[in-house]
Amino acid sequence: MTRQQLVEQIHQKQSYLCVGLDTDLTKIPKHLQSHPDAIFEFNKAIIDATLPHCVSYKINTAFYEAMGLKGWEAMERTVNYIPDTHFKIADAKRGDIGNTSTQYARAFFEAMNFDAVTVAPYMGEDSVRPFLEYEGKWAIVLGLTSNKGANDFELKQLVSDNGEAHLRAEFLYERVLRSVAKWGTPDNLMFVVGATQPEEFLNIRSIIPDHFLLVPGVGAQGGSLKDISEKAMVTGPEPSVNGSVPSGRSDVGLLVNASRAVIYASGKEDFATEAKAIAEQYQFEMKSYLG
Ligand SMILES: O=c1ccn([C@@H]2O[C@H](COP(=O)(O)O)[C@@H](O)[C@H]2O)c(=O)[nH]1
Repeated sequence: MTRQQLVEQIHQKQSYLCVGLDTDLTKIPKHLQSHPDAIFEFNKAIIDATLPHCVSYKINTAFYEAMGLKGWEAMERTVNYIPDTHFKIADAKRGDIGNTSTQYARAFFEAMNFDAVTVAPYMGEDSVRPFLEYEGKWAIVLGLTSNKGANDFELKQLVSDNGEAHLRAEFLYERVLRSVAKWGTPDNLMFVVGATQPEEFLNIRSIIPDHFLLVPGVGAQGGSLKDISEKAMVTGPEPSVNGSVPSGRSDVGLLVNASRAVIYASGKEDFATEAKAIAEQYQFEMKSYLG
């Protein structure tokens, strides 16, 4: 899916919600657990219910890989079930030496029909580049993650490099954003930014004004949809003033993910109806930020 197509979908749906399919057999409703194809049946019901309220689905591959071949099959069936109107993300956090990354890219973009893969940037340019070589496909590189461990490396300050003048020593995550942004374009590269890091949103937008951000961390992790929307939405040609977003059409530049808050909204037979209700609430709030 191209950036233009994604932006169109966001404006059409008045939503930048990404529903996370972190499907865990032990957490799905009891009446489905004994079904021979439980994971796919659950996902199918969630997708059918939430389609009008979101523009994207994120499959965290860990939940499927943990189940072996059966899980891998459920993932493949799920991604094939999601219509092409919706942006399909493999949250796999891959990245390895170049020739290995090439195989990861083939797995998600050729063997399976994902639009994007999350990529860990730690191994550098050759580990990311293979994901950028497909027309209409995206690498979503970890920038500033939502977890506590972001403090261990991402929010550590680097000793200043000669030649690069910054007001203070850069955080490691800032260096990642500045460097990785040069390897691709806002048409094939996004960054993961946790909704739990609100004090960094304005700074992140000043470093990467145009790139889409995939924002996990609302819902179960407590991040604020309002904060990320007001501080990090791409406002198009009009500049934002004091971090507020002018109304009118823009590129938006945000995909906000909620997984557990949506898919486990109810643990009973009404799970799909309840998931729909939560997705609709997010969409309703997003409409207000889109103006
Ligand atoms: O920084 C990150 C990067 C990825 N994730 C993933 O997003 C979802 C969040 O799930 P919730 O249930 O909405 O908390 C999950 O797949 C994580 O692995 C993240 O949370 N933070």
